[in-house]
Amino acid sequence: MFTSKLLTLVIVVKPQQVLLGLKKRGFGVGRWNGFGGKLQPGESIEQAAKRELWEESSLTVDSLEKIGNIRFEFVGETEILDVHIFRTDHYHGEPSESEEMRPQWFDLDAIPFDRMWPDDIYWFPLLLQKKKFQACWLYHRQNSSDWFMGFKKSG
Ligand SMILES: Nc1nc(NC2CC2)cc(N2CCN(C3COC3)CC2)n1
Repeated sequence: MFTSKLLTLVIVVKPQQVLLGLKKRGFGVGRWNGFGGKLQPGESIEQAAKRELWEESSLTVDSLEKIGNIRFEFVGETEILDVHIFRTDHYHGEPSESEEMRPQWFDLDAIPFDRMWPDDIYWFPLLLQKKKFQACWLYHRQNSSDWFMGFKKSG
C-alpha cells in the first residue's frame, strides 16, 4: 500500500541564469535545488509553492507556471514523493539566505548538476525550454550517500 507525499519545487529563471539554493539541513542537505517543501492544511499546491519560495529565499512572485510533476518511488519504501514543479520568470525582491537554503544564481551553462539530485540533469533542460513534463523515478537507496537511479514506466 503506497502513500504519496505532495511536495512543491520552484525554479526561478532570468534571461541567462537560474536561481538555486544550497540545502543547509534536512532531506537533500548539501545539494543545490529549487525552493519548496510541504503543503500546510488548507493550502493549494501553488499557495504552498509561493510560501516556501518566500520562506526559503525571501522572493515573492505574482504567478507561477506549473511545468512538471515527478513521482519518486524508493525501492523497499511505501511513501512516494509527488513533486509539483513550477517555473517563474517574474519575481520581486532580492534572494537572501534562510535557515533552510543559501541562494545563488548560476549561469545556464554552469548548472551544478554534480551537486544536485541525479534526476535533475534529465528534466532541467525541459524546464529551461519551457516544455511541460511528467516523470516517474525509481531510486535504490544504497545507503544515505550514494543513490542509484532507475527509470520506471510512467503511470
Ligand atoms: N530536484 C529534486 N529531485 C528530487 N529527487 C528525489 C529525491 C530523489 C527530489 C526533489 N525534491 C523533493 C524534496 N524537496 C525538499 C524540499 O522539501 C523537501 C525538494 C524537491 N527535487
